[in-house]
Amino acid sequence: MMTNIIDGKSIAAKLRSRIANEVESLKQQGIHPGLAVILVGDDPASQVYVRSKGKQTKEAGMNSFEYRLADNTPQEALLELISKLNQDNSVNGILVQLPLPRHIDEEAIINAIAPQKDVDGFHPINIGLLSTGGKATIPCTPLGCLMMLKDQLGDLSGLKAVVLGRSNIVGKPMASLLIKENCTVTIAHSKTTCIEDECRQADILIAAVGKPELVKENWIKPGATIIDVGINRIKDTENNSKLVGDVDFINVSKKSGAITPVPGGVGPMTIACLLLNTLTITLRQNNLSIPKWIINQE
Ligand SMILES: NC(=O)C1=CN([C@@H]2O[C@H](COP(=O)(O)OP(=O)(O)OC[C@H]3O[C@@H](n4cnc5c(N)ncnc54)[C@H](OP(=O)(O)O)[C@@H]3O)[C@@H](O)[C@H]2O)C=CC1
Ligand SMILES: Nc1nc(=O)c2c([nH]1)NC[C@@H]1CN(c3ccc(C(=O)N[C@@H](CCC(=O)O)C(=O)O)cc3)C=[N+]21
Ligand SMILES: [Mg+2]
Repeated sequence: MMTNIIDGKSIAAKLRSRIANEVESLKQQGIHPGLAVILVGDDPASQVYVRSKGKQTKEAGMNSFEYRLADNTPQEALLELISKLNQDNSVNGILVQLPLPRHIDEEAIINAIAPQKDVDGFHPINIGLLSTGGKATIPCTPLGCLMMLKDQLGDLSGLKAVVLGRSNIVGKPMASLLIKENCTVTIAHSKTTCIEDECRQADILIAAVGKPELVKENWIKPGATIIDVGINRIKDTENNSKLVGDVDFINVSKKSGAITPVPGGVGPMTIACLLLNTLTITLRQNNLSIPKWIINQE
């Protein structure tokens, strides 16, 4: 079987250019969307993401405000910064890069962000709204995955979806979105027994576990659509560092109908959806209507 490789990089580029057009016309109305990104500490991977977010934010015509705080920043100081940004009218979206240093309570930080400015969709208000089908801000990674699925498959109604992983930032919101799309959804995790048998039922398989190349060829239903969220840095046979997903891409792609690569799949879509969410919340904050092409914001 010839698999289709879902080109997240190019879908993300098209999405960013649509966003940039929308931002351009907003600016003509005197509205300049602004995204604040806070990075605490000096984790190298986080620095890469934050740099790339800032660059793409500016390329879309939005204001990018970056705050880089020392690793030993007290929780109180971070809460004060968030409170200042909550009140700052030039800031439409606030993102605190995760993970945070161990001395900081992630939940307390997420809860402190004004729900209307929570561009990640991690605040309990937005998670609740997503579950009840309200006007939620949808977490960027699951939203990007859904866009690629719809691009590939069109209507998802009645399809069987298996989500590997149950984190608050990927697995759980992904499952909520797929339920909304009328899929029959199974969530599997580290305590799931016979996980391969569950996966073999899936028309759609989302892997978000953080285990390099866990998903093997014999876990796959022939023709299934595979979305690989995993970002794992490993050493290859020559001891060079390389990036792999949670799916054994070379072998699984022999059997799948369509599959996202790592890199170049979910990652670029996540950042594009961050810009999309910044646009959407800016429109909402200004009581403007959301264009039809922005999915799941009815
Ligand atoms: N491309 C992108 O934009 C993004 C990529 N990521 C990547 O996605 C991956 C997942 O991220 P995240 O959700 O934050 O991770 P977490 O570590 O928060 O969650 C991992 C989930 O996978 C489950 N799990 C772990 N091992 C197994 C196993 N052997 N079999 C089945 N399930 C297992 C865990 O189960 P349990 O709950 O039982 O512990 C948990 O639910 C990571 O590689 C991360 O880097 C994350 C965000 C964005
Ligand atoms: N508050 C918060 N929001 C997030 O959305 C968030 C976060 N914290 N913490 C970390 C995770 C991870 N994440 C990624 C974004 C882009 C790529 C990405 O662009 N990846 C490139 C490769 C980049 C590389 O080479 O390392 C790709 O897959 O092609 C990956 C991962 C967002 N996250
Ligand atoms: Mg933590």
